[in-house]
Amino acid sequence: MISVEEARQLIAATTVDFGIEEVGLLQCLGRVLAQVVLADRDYPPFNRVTMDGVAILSSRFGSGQCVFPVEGIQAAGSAQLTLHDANNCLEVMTGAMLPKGCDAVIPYEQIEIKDGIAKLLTEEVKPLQNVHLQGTDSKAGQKLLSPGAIITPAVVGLLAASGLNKVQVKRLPKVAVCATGDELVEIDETPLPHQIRQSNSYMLLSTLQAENISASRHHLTDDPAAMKDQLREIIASNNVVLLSGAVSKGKFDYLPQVLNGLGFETIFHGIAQRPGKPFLFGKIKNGPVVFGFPGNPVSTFVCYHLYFKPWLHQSIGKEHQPLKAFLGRPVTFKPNLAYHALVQLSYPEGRVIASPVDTSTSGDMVMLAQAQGILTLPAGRDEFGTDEAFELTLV
Ligand SMILES: Nc1nc2c(c(=O)[nH]1)N[C@H]1C(S)=C(S)[C@@H](COP(=O)(O)OP(=O)(O)OC[C@H]3O[C@@H](n4cnc5c(N)ncnc54)[C@H](O)[C@@H]3O)O[C@H]1N2
Ligand code: MOO
Ligand SMILES: [Mg+2]
Repeated sequence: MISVEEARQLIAATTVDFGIEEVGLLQCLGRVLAQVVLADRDYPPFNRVTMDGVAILSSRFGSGQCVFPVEGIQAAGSAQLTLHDANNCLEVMTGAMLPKGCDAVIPYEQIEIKDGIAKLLTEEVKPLQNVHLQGTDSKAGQKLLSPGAIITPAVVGLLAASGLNKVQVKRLPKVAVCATGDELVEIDETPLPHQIRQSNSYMLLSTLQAENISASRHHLTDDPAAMKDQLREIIASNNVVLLSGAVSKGKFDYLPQVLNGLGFETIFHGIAQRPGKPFLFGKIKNGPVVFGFPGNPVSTFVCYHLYFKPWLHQSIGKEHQPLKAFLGRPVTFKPNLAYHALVQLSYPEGRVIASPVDTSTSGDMVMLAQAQGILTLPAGRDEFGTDEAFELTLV
């Protein structure tokens, strides 16, 4: 058995670059940008009025004039008007081009308009007030976004403003999710007393969905020959195989043996941790990376978050932000294993507090559904107090 740290290093050493693909603007949320985005024009592209009101030449106000006949209206979306007489003003709307001949905008709240004449009620008018000057935010040709940027909704907005309806992003792997075991039935079946529904596959498919990956779903039976045939096909058409179950010491835990007959190179089998001790990790020669999660639902879930997710993020260039949290109550854990505690989170006075939820075993799906995070308490200690921060993984 290896330590959590060793497992992480070995997994990080197997990351794969899946290349680049082009997707539609509304398909790119959460993806990693793989291109440079340049400003196709200045931002803002013209001197933009920022308040509804009137535009004047500010020096006129400075020389004592405070009434300005209204020459016309400059609306947003209309071509730029010109103020013909510098003693006059133009009404202007937020988002309009500042008219030629004007350099300041006074909001409606600071004027009175009567019989076509605007009277300024303000003490001061500064040149360029309430004007968002052309090119302030970016000049045409300047870099707006670099490869590696995570596409958030605000980034989608910027891409749209730049006229991009297709975007180059890092390609995601093709993933197969495989449940194993003769006790598993489909979720729309009524299980016999000795059967259970295969919930792990759906848990994995949905957490992959959050990564924009729509994986294929498979059920491998506890028959080594049939399992081998099924896996051969799955291996041939995927970049990653996520398996749950059949990696422990049971008489029907055929997975390691079957994989070995398919060109599997074991990188490790077993981590000094709870849950997830029998985790099997390796790679098919010239084929996919294989994560063999232990079948208990909590083990599958924890190993996905602690090992697969960082591997995926490293492969596609998503930066990992390490988080820490304080225990909500002291924990005693005697085995010499790292303990990944399921926790609920609270934030009193800005402190992140992780309170362990009590699971009966790593088969406890009911409490698993209450978890908001995983707090990793390191191996080599028995007692964990509330005054020390530990590594937190959000789920
Ligand atoms: N003699 C030993 N026995 C066990 C050890 C050990 O070290 N020595 N380790 C235990 C630990 S820890 C775990 S975790 C499990 C892992 O077992 P497997 O990976 O072989 O998984 P299975 O035996 O196939 O199933 C375990 C458990 O999980 C349920 N399961 C499996 N797949 C699904 C699914 N898709 N959806 C819902 N539930 C699933 C399965 O029915 C079993 O109850 O081994 C311990 N034993
Ligand atoms: O680690 Mo097993 O994963 O304890 O149930
Ligand atoms: Mg087993």
